[in-house]
Amino acid sequence: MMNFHIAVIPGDGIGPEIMDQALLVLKEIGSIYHHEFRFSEVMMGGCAIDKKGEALPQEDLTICLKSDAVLLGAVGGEKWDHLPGDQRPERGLLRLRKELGSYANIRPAVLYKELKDACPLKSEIIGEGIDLCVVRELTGGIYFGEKGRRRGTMGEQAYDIEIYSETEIESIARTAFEVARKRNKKVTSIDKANVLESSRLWRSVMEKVAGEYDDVVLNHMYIDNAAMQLIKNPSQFDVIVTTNMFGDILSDEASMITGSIGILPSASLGEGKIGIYEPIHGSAPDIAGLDLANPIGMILSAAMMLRYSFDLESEAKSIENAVVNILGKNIRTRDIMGEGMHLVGTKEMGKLIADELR
Ligand SMILES: NC(=O)C1=CN([C@@H]2O[C@H](COP(=O)(O)OP(=O)(O)OC[C@H]3O[C@@H](n4cnc5c(N)ncnc54)[C@H](O)[C@@H]3O)[C@@H](O)[C@H]2O)C=CC1
Ligand SMILES: CC(C)CC(=O)C(=O)O
Ligand SMILES: [Mg+2]
Repeated sequence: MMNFHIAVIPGDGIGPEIMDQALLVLKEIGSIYHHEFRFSEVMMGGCAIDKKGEALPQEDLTICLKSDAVLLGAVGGEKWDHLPGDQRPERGLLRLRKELGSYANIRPAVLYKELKDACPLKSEIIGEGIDLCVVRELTGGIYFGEKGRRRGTMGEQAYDIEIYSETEIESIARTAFEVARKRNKKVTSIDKANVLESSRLWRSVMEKVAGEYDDVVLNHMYIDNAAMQLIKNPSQFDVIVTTNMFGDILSDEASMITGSIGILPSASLGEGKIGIYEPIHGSAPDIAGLDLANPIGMILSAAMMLRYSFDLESEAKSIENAVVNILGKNIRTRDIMGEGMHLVGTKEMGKLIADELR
């Protein structure tokens, strides 16, 4: 029997609802495959601010640092939007990523044939289907650069600095090329090198690292064009590698062409073995507590955890198959609902996927 210690961060909004479903699925996997998953609940986000006065209390961070992997719902909400930037729930999340050194955020975006009707693109654009992977730099760039406010001659000024160093770009480039090697061997690096100095460094480092990967093709694209190409011809992409902010934005766009933001998972990996696994969406306050959230992104994130942190490929695959089977049975949450489909809530979707594992 194998034993794994998982730090569980439900967070805010729909976070706890979708996390319950991922835990249900993991418990089922544990019982089928005889693994022991030990869960330690960690407080992070708005709930931690309310209860303990800060977004990521030290004791909670320590649990994550001592775990084998971190499973995360989502944080944030209007209640905490008035707080200064460095005290907001989202700052807890950024700190967690930094402390764990999780610089590579891997966000696969696959349009399942079962969800073709949920994709807003015309079928001639979808073609053979959409299967791409966004590799987003996660612990650098504008989200982590110097920021501040000052008085200027035109009133108050605010600034956020986009800053990347060669070694940071090298690391994310290697991740992208390694991911591409296991896929269709094509990397599109997305930047704004026609304007930004940081992008020009990004581009030149991408070129340099590409020299180590003769079997992978590298091309470059500007972010504005990429946002358009993703809608015009998504199947041209295999692996997209880009900065923290561009990757944040493009992956939400990519999610919609696969049906819904509610179904995309992610893995955030670094040099260490502790990965963070979370859906790409946020805390969705507009639907929190209503049993409307799609738990699939969270459940598939748990599958990625089994694959990347625990080397449990069959177990990961069996979760992914269960999700596809349930979609194949026309079962849908509201975000992916279509004509003739059977509508279920968050809990029912989780339970059906867990039952499907047997
Ligand atoms: N990783 C994290 O913890 C993230 C946190 N946030 C935070 O979440 C809060 C809300 O941000 P938004 O911009 O509204 O983004 P969001 O991703 O939470 O929601 C955007 C839209 O997608 C829908 N949606 C999201 N997840 C869904 C799911 N699983 N099933 C069905 N529909 C879903 C929402 O209902 C909403 O209409 C903010 O406080 C933001 O800072 C945002 C993104 C990531
Ligand atoms: C706090 C944000 C950077 C979270 C987010 O939007 C994301 O990671 O996708
Ligand atoms: Mg985002």
